[in-house]
Amino acid sequence: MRKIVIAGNWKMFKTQAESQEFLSGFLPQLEETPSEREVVICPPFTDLSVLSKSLHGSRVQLGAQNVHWVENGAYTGEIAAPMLTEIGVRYVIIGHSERRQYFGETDETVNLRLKAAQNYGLTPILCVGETKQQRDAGETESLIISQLQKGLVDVDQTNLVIAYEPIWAIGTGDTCEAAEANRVIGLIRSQLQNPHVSIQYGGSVKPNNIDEIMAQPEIDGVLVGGASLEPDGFARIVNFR
Ligand SMILES: O=C(CO)COP(=O)(O)O
Repeated sequence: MRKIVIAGNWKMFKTQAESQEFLSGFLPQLEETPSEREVVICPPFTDLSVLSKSLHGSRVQLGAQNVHWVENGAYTGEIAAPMLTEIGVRYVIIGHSERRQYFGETDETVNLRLKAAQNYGLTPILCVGETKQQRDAGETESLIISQLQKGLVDVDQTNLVIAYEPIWAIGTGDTCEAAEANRVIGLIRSQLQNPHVSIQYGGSVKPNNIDEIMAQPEIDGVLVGGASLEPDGFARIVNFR
């Protein structure tokens, strides 16, 4: 059975006070959400501890936005897996296109981070996706296959979520057509050994397109940026029909 995983990636938004304000609007609206849907919030590191306390006893899981591959050491600005698991973090986004584009993340470091996350019992959300230029050049399939082949070396596919995030659809309002996202996600699935891996779509997911996206047979959830910052909008996404 493939699990439905709806995750909000808050990126570099929300102070602790703002994160608490979000929860007071969001949590009451979760009562309508079918219990089999996994709901995850991935805030900035500074919000994790306070959210961990506020979410105690709720069905919402916590995710981080990055993790380093060693347990501790002289790596200024990085975060280690045991620091995350100690405060109740369960998921971690790895290889987001913003990490790849601005912070030198490569398929090789993605692979190291994936294995480290799994070693500590975290569930990684591996992000893959093509730029507009790569899509226009007909390179979408080969790029994604390459990202998967390099990223997934020796990675356990029984504790893994993948997110297909076409870069041209992130933060642009230019959502990938649902049928096309479904096609690419089918291609991703064909590359995996484990058919039960949940595969999300990400890129301008909004309350007004979530139902169509989640109606696609290959799509098992969404990774939401901007629309996860607003309690009513994210509640509508989580409560898709
Ligand atoms: O990058 C994303 C989620 O990781 C998508 O961001 P938007 O939903 O803002 O397009």
